[in-house]
Amino acid sequence: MTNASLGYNSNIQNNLGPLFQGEIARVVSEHKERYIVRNESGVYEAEITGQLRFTAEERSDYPIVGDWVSITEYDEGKALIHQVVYRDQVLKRQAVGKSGEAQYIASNIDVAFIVEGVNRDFNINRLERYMTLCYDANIQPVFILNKVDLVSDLELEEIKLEVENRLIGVEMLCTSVDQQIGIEQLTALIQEGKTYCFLGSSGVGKSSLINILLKDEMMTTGRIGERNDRGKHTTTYRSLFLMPSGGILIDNPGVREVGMVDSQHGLEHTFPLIQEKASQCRFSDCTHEHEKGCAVIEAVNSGEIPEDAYHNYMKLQKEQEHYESSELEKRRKGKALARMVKDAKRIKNR
Ligand SMILES: Nc1nc2c(ncn2[C@@H]2O[C@H](COP(=O)(O)OP(=O)(O)OP(=O)(O)O)[C@@H](O)[C@H]2O)c(=O)[nH]1
Ligand SMILES: [Zn+2]
Repeated sequence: MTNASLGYNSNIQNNLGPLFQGEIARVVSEHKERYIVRNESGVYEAEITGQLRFTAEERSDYPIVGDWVSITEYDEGKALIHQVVYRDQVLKRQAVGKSGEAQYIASNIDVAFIVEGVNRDFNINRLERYMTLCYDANIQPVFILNKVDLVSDLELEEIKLEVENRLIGVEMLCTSVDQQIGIEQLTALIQEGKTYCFLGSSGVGKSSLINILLKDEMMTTGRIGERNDRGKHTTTYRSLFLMPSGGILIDNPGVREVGMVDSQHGLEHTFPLIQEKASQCRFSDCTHEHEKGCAVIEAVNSGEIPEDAYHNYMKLQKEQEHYESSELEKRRKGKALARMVKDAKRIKNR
């Protein structure tokens, strides 16, 4: 195994700079500040140094799955993480039940496979939601419609048409783990040295797909699972796996809710037509809800923009704005608190 097969490339090397010495490794799994990191020399159980913990101010200062970190081995198979040395774009979402707080899903990802099960609960709004988060992190989305063995050909055609009509320009694959449909096509998409993540609700088949791609090699050892209260095996840890033929896969815990973060850029990419129309509205601060001369509403009325897409856009947009304002509020409070602590210290030291 080489670092290149873990995704290391000249871009990362340039980023480290010529003066960088020491060992680096990639974070392959994380659970409650316990990490597994991996490089060409091996796999290590790792923890962060006291220094890193001391200087870390927020969640984003800690390593996340996909990061490149600098390490030292202090014992057989044990390492200390000194710092995050390379993190490009991060895939994040709003933490469930905590407005204004982003949860970091993974970093340094090239392509996201957004998985939906076609049997029940198929939801195009959710695809758009994931798509927005991906575009926001400069990650290329690919849709996987899984469990096609559970619907008729006609039903599948209808779903495909619905997706194609609304979500333009995204590659789409139909798969069945049970009947081995589409697996070759999926394998063919995966390139050596590139990092892929699997997104989608619990139970859509992400782990099953990863398993089959890895040819059932690693999931049982590499994956640390837990039984939930219904006794069903679900993924609770984020972990990174290597394909036998190259390519790096990141599994993700099933997520019921994927809240928007500061995703304006992603929204613009996911809804290009709405974006285009919005620039033609009479008022530059148009809310596209009721204004006269709103080009978006006009396009919805004429059928140019699908009504469902419009409603979903408005919903995601509002969520995004809410996130931004609550994040701002949090920062303000955080700053005020820091100032108070400083002042208190100053008074004490007089
Ligand atoms: N019929 C059918 N069942 C499938 C297919 N793919 C997965 N399943 C089943 O769906 C269930 C859930 O699959 P998982 O792979 O655990 O789903 P997941 O998305 O990883 O779920 P979480 O780990 O909770 O996020 C399992 O019982 C699988 O056997 C498929 O293509 N067809
Ligand atoms: Zn408007």
